[in-house]
Amino acid sequence: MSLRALYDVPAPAKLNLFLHVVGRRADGYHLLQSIFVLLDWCDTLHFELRADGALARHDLGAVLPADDLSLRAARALQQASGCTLGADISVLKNVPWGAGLGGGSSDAASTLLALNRLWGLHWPRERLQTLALKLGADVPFFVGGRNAFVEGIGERLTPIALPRQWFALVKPPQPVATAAIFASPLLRRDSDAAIVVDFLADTQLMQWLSGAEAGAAAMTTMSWGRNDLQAAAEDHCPEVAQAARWLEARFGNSRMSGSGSAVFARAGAGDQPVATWGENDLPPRWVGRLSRSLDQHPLWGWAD
Ligand SMILES: C[C@@](CO)(OP(=O)(O)O)[C@H](O)COP(=O)(O)OP(=O)(O)OC[C@H]1O[C@@H](n2ccc(N)nc2=O)[C@H](O)[C@@H]1O
Ligand SMILES: Nc1ncnc2c1ncn2[C@@H]1O[C@H](COP(=O)(O)OP(=O)(O)O)[C@@H](O)[C@H]1O
Repeated sequence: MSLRALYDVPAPAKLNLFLHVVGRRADGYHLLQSIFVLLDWCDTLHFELRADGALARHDLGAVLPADDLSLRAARALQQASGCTLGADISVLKNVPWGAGLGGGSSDAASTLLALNRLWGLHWPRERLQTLALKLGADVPFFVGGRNAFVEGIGERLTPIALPRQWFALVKPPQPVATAAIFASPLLRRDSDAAIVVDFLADTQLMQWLSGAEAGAAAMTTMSWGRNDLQAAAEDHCPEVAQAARWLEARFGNSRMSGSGSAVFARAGAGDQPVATWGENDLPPRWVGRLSRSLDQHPLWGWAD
């Protein structure tokens, strides 16, 4: 029996443990090196089959842009596959946007994975990833479904095994537009000045990732690498620096994710985070969350 609907499809957020700008392509896109980690903080999507070929989105909470990334992903897959089926897509948005947490990109990836199944297309993962890159630089990572060392603009993925870890995340109210940060005069674009990682050969990085650098303390420091977009984002949005100071005071470390404005701290690898905050501690309208990393995407296996 063919599928009629898929409910409660998760779209997890990500964060960038570090993000180095290591060069620039001829078309102006910046070449990056980063470690992307999946989080247990997710949007939820529902998909219902439509025989008339139409694609429609329904917002179950926050109102999304009319032509949002889930709808664009659905249209791209429909066109590329020549499929005559359509879908009603409902989105319950939990992950803040303009945050550097990749929520919109993850919605797009989960839409590709869900419609591949609902429409019975059986595209392999690599084919979905090629289409995903046309939707956004972060989308292939979410389709890939594994924590990864990421290069290029987001298309070169080396899966890595990381210990499950806690992260404390705060998102000040002001969103940050990715394009504005990459266009900033404050952005370091000199690849000589950036740290270029020879990923597998860098024992210091491997130790830092595995928490072995200084025993348990390594999980609560941010001693390796940096986010090269952070200075530009702090200039554009002073609340980013305020969020970093807020986390430093509670967790002893902080770093911005992606192009911001969310900032995170490592908060331990045990059953519980090493610290937390009280209900009234967050400044007004800030969103805060203690989140655990995932070993793999909840939809892992859907594209095999
Ligand atoms: C910075 C990162 C790191 O994970 O994430 P976010 O902050 O968005 O989560 C990504 O590289 C963002 O990827 P994504 O959000 O998909 O960006 P896109 O929509 O493809 O690009 C928006 C615009 O940013 C600029 N851009 C983007 C990526 C890149 N490597 N170089 C760029 O110069 C381009 O001007 C592009 O038109
Ligand atoms: N489904 C979606 N969820 C969130 N943002 C979306 C979506 N579709 C389009 N967008 C647009 O994409 C922008 C970036 O969203 P997102 O992928 O969450 O990126 P970031 O990681 O930079 O926060 C948003 O500011 C919003 O205007």
